[in-house]
Amino acid sequence: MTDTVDDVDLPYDEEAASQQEKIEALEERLEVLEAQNEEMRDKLLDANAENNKYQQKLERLTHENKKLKQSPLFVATVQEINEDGVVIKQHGNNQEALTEVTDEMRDDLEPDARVAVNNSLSIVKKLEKETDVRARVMQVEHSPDVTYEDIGGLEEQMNEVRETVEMPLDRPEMFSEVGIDPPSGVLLYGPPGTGKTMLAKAVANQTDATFIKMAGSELVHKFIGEGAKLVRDLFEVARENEPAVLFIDEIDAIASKRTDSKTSGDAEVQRTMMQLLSEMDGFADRGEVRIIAATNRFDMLDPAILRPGRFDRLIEVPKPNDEGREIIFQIHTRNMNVSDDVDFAELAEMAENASGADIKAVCTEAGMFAIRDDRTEIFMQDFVDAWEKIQAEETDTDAEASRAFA
Ligand SMILES: Nc1ncnc2c1ncn2[C@@H]1O[C@H](COP(=O)(O)OP(=O)(O)OP(=O)(O)O)[C@@H](O)[C@H]1O
Repeated sequence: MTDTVDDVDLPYDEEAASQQEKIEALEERLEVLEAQNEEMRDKLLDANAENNKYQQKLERLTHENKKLKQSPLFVATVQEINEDGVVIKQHGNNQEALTEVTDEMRDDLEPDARVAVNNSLSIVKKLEKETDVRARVMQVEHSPDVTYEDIGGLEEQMNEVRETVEMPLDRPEMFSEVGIDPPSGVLLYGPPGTGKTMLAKAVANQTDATFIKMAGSELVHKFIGEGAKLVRDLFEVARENEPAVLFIDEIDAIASKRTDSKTSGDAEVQRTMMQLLSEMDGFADRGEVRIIAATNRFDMLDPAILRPGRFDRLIEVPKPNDEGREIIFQIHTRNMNVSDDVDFAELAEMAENASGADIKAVCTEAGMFAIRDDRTEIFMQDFVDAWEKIQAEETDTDAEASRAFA
């Protein structure tokens, strides 16, 4: 706190000092204070100059940091940390390099750590452990709990999936005796929420196979060199868990039509796709691993993945028709306390254009209406209200999306 004039102790004895002595004492004090003031001003100027220097440095580092983060990064593994720096080995080309790091970064690194490096091979950041990445990208379920009875309105699709995926797993000898190769990959395509994942899970359940799911979008937009390696890992995990159903969701993220641009992001997507194709091609003796892929964007797919021996069984999974919607309503209300006044055929008619996922949401919301009303029985009106609410929410979301793209 700054001293106020009242706090200042006077440099003379108020009672004893003469007027002259008081003036002299005050002049002396003034001189000292002026000298101190001068000194402080110098220090302040120095501090300001120093501050400016730090501000500039901060700006430079922030800029540098931003630049480092923006340019595409490569993945490498730390081999050795020594006095000269850190020896890293790049993924993909296996080239070794010695790179310098800051003291803070050095403390954080250990041999075998995965790091992201920039074009000049400077370490930009330390990455998660490989096992963590695998866990995030791959979902492994040893016994998925979806059965064919849980899927409504996809009779034809179900039969086709069973024939192409289940038969080769259950009765491989049939194919060898007849002398034909079982179909390799199955591609399910159709709008979101129509039961593609469910079909893959149900077939894994039926054949006691491990269900391994990976989303194409998780593989790209990450770090250069990672996508292809993860695809390799994925097939390895599948082989280790035979019999297995390998489900690649959103395959369009790694297998869309080639674009002309040559950005490193595109190159990375290409590399990931090439790895997928080579895994599939080199998988002639696929053993007990079946591959199912899914997409909402069939029109975007690169024809290369549809060639014979790859995803050569194409199964469309459309939105359910009237009858399908009625069955799906019945499936999702199986365990609900539904009143006799609920008319499923009428519900199916009402929910025109709904996907299976929409119907599931309507059933849950109808249950919520009953709970809010302190009831345990769900009436027809609850379903009607739920459908209206969900439609209104969808309209809101659509409006928001179009605003975002406007
Ligand atoms: N045909 C269906 N029968 C019963 N329930 C369904 C059906 N389709 C979707 N559902 C419900 O919607 C949920 C989501 O479906 P699922 O994940 O299989 O859709 P998807 O087609 O794989 O969607 P996405 O393309 O968005 O990945 C399911 O868990 C289920 O509750």
